[in-house]
Amino acid sequence: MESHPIYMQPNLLVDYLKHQKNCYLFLDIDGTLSYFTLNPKDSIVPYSTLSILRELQKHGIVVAIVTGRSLVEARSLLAPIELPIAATHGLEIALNSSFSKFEDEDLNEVNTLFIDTLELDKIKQDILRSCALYDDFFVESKPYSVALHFRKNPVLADEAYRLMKEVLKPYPDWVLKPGKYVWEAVPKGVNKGTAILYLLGKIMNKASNDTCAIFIGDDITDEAGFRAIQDSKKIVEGLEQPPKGLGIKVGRESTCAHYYVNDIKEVTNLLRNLLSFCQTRDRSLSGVIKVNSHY
Ligand SMILES: O=P(O)(O)OC[C@H]1O[C@H](O[C@H]2O[C@H](CO)[C@@H](O)[C@H](O)[C@H]2O)[C@H](O)[C@@H](O)[C@@H]1O
Repeated sequence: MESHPIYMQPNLLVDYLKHQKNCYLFLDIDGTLSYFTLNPKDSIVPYSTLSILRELQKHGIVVAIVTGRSLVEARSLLAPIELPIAATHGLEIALNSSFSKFEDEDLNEVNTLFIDTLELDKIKQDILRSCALYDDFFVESKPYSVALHFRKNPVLADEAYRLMKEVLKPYPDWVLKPGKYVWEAVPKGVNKGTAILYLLGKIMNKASNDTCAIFIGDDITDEAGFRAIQDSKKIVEGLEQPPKGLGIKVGRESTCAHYYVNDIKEVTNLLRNLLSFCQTRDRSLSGVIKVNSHY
């Protein structure tokens, strides 16, 4: 992992985007858009952040979410705005209606290839049973995965790991994903890198060059996303000029992202700055159109 990413000042991002026609912005939720809480059910994405995302969409920036949250939870955290979402680390994909080619197209996909629901139920039961004596653990049961949280008492990190490893022993098709004060059991083969490339393939305007794809995330699971987006060879096949990809890590932990910002506040600043840039650009463009229409 590279440990010398460059600090992404808001102006740096804007300077960079001045030269790109299309911008695809992929965002993680927890630790990137929303502040951490003890109980995942208490998390919110501030309304001010949602408004910025909505305005960015109006100015032609394609915004998509790539999260470990389930689709249902991600949607409720983002309501009332509708965005394309890769949820449960990419197991659940939902495009919003603006990307549908047909009126009756099913826009939700669950990659059922990866999921054995009987096994998942057993794993959930085993984890609950193993945790019964610990007050400080919190088990988050999701539709296609299960997470063991220890934020309430970080000293339990090793115990949480040991317990989850033990539970997963009889299930070779399941792996443990580390996160911030959490261990999560997910089906093998699911990661945010694959999810981003899949979403990009669906939502990208392939007829256009000068495209930039950005992914902002804070956690270990986001590293696969940074690797995918920064590897222009992997990114969407069949294009003359592959899009340029920027990975932006939130926080100072070791990362393979080429850029970083310090915290969630700086993510919001980055987004706000990007919006001001789009507003100024579109105002000056509409001025040019008005002037031209006089002739
Ligand atoms: O990919 P993300 O959008 O970052 O989601 C990753 C996990 O986020 C949630 O857990 C994290 O946030 C919780 C609420 O603030 C916090 O209590 C926990 O310590 C964090 O790890 C969510 O609960 C998980 O399901 C997601 O996988």
